[in-house]
Amino acid sequence: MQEDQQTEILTSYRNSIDNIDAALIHMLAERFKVTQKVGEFKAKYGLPPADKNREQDQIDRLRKLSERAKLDPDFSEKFLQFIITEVIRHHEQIRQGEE
Ligand SMILES: O=C(O)C(=O)C[C@]1(C(=O)O)C=C[C@@H](O)C=C1
Repeated sequence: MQEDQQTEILTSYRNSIDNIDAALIHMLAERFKVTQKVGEFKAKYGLPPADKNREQDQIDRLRKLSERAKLDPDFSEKFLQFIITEVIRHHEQIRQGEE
């Protein structure tokens, strides 16, 4: 394959990746808007920042979804845990701000 054809194909793949990354960022921003509301709600009513039972349900659900989607369930679990750790940090900050 000619070099300019290779470049064209790689660029088209990268354009798709850029669109997907943009969608991920927008979805994450929306998720954090909702968790901000959850953090304020929990602080207001004295609920603990973390809920391990809820997290386990989320992990179980996403692992099953991942298997069906042919995505590594371990990766999905790590990704979810990464996000939730940040959410809990925000919840704690909100709680401290309200004390
Ligand atoms: O559902 C909640 O209670 C939340 O605070 C949200 C969330 C999440 O980001 O999904 C974060 C922390 C909890 O441990 C569980 C779930």
